[in-house]
Amino acid sequence: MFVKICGITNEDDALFAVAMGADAVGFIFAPSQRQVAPQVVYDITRRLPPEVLTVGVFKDEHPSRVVEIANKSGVKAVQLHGRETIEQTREIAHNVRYVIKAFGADSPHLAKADQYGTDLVMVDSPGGGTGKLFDWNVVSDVPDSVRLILAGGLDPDNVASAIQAVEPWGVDVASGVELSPGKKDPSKVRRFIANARAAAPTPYLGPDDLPYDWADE
Ligand SMILES: O=C(O)c1ccccc1N[C@@H]1O[C@H](COP(=O)(O)O)[C@@H](O)[C@H]1O
Repeated sequence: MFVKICGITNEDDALFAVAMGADAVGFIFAPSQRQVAPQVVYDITRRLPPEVLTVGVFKDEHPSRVVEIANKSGVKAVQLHGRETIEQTREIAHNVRYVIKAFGADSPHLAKADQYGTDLVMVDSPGGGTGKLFDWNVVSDVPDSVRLILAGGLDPDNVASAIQAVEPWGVDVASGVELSPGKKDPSKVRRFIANARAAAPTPYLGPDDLPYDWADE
């Protein structure tokens, strides 16, 4: 099970999540209560171990700007959380090592999520970062061939049942492990990661579990 802790705004929270075993940490560049500046993210990403996947989250940003901010902040992956088209997503994927295409649970495009040319696909509640659950049955529309990350209203108490019900490749959380928007609750972060790992039918193998080994770079 791949576990991403998202909405990180400060170094202490990033280092704690990684120490607790997070495989990825996410930084919100889209308009949000958790929005963080590229320079702040750069100062955090350069202190993290190479095996941690660092992810910048964007929403309907121009492709050239996504690439520019990804380079400036030092993130290894971008997460496209808006209505990016297949063409825009593919353009970004040509210029950034890893791309996660996120879809709202109400998206009419779930069944063609495999056509965006991305390494990973996320299904979240509409909007992103809302802390709201959605009907997990819609995930069955997503082609089986993609690596699926489940998000949307997950927390330490429901992540195990979510994993058992959906059997995703990974899980992602922002508000469910917070004290307040942008500030993580260490106890919730620790419990979320532990509960996700305990529930996982298959282990996440680390960077080898992705098409390329980002830790080699
Ligand atoms: O977290 C945000 O503020 C956010 C803003 C804009 C786009 C995406 C955002 N967050 C992503 O949504 C998931 C789920 O959030 P939550 O756990 O329901 O609060 C989060 O992990 C981010 O990937």
